[in-house]
Amino acid sequence: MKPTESKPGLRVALLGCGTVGSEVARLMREQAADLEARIGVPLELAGIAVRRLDRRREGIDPALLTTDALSLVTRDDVDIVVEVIGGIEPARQLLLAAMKAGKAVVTANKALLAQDGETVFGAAREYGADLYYEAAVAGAIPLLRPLRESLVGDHVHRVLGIVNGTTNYILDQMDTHGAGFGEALEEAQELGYAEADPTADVEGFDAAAKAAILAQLAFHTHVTAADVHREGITEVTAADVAGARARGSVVKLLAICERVPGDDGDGGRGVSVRVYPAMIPRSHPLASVREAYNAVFVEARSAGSLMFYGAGAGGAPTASAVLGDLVAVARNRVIGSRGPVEVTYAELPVLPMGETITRYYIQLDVADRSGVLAQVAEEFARHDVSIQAVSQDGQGEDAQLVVVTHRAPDAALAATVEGLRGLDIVRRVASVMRVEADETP
Ligand SMILES: NC(=O)C1=CN([C@@H]2O[C@H](COP(=O)(O)OP(=O)(O)OC[C@H]3O[C@@H](n4cnc5c(N)ncnc54)[C@H](OP(=O)(O)O)[C@@H]3O)[C@@H](O)[C@H]2O)C=CC1
Ligand SMILES: N[C@@H](CC=O)C(=O)O
Repeated sequence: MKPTESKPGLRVALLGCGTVGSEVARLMREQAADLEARIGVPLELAGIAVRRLDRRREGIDPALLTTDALSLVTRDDVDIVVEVIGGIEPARQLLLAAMKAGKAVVTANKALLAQDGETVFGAAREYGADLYYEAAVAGAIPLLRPLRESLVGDHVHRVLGIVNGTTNYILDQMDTHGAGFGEALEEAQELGYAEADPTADVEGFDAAAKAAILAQLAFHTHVTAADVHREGITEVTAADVAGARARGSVVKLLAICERVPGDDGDGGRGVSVRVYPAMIPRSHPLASVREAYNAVFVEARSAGSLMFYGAGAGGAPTASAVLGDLVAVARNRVIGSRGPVEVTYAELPVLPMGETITRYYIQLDVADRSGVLAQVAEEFARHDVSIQAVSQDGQGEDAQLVVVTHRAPDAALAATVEGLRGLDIVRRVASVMRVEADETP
């Protein structure tokens, strides 16, 4: 009888063993037999790079741990490098060294890809390396592969959605339980949703990085995080949330990537890529995206409107996306092939926020006297902003005016708000919020 031949496996260097990395290691361990069957050869952990060797790590063989990540990624016996450290350095240096040394690479690092994708994607092209990064946007949701592969023959004109789990969790807790911002953020951190520095989440940097990656893939044009107009949720108050509720809306942090058509129709004047909190009607599907879930609409010429929904953050959901990429690069390795290569051939300018067409909800505390409405209306007219609806409420100290505008350039809307602040009949601009996904003319 012939002895059973043991197939040579593929060896994986795992960089980072925190919220995501520890789940990647667990799934590789617990699903080893299934993964082998799907790839055709076994996957084996060659080593795990971490910052602190003395940290307790359940289920991890301490002999695998090292603080010398650079030596690990360039080791001859390593085939695939999975980077879940995060941040710019040393992640960039490690990925570049890995690709140069002929390794295939999987990363969840949106910050790096959005800030310096050109260098990382350039290295993948130069060294012929596989580079997969599904987990970088929207956690478990398969979104980048559809954009990179399934929709690459179509013409995508809009990507709109909720791409940050932490902020969605906070806004949802404020809306449904009247929770305070700080307490909701602490919960999101405990649940493993937040970035190492949660400023990245609450100030919109994380969503902006994801928007840049989405815009680049959708429109095949160069977009970095610095190009994205970004506003976070730290200024969202309980009054904003209540105001939204009163008009049948909810506040969500949205990422919006749009082609802006030029006079020639399709060619495009450029792209608008932006992240900000906005009111959306409760009837809109994005309004029912709760907790740390994410949802993204992709609108394409032939495919129409597609909605992607699922867990947007957390160790296990994100590890699922990483494992999907790991299997893909491993299969490529086995058959000697390679996955898609990023190409940005279109040179569409990223338009300034002031030129973007939006709508505003504005809540004003006003003097309780006649002529107030006329003076406010005049300020809108002065900036050529048309009013869609106005309502007056309260008396005396509680006199309030709520105005919802028609669509207008953001610069004109912002100038109107500044003008309103200068009127002596306006005691306070209590709330200003953009209105999205509400096409009421
Ligand atoms: N958490 C989430 O829900 C999601 C995260 N991501 C992305 O995944 C990546 C990882 O996130 P997450 O797991 O939450 O982060 P964590 O902060 O939980 O884990 C980071 C890991 O990297 C290790 N590390 C940090 N610096 C170094 C270094 N210089 N050398 C070697 N190892 C280092 C840490 O080591 P030690 O354990 O010793 O501290 C830790 O194990 C990030 O890019 C993040 O944006 C993407 C989608 C969702
Ligand atoms: N901090 C991020 C994690 C996933 O990308 C989030 O909250 O969405």
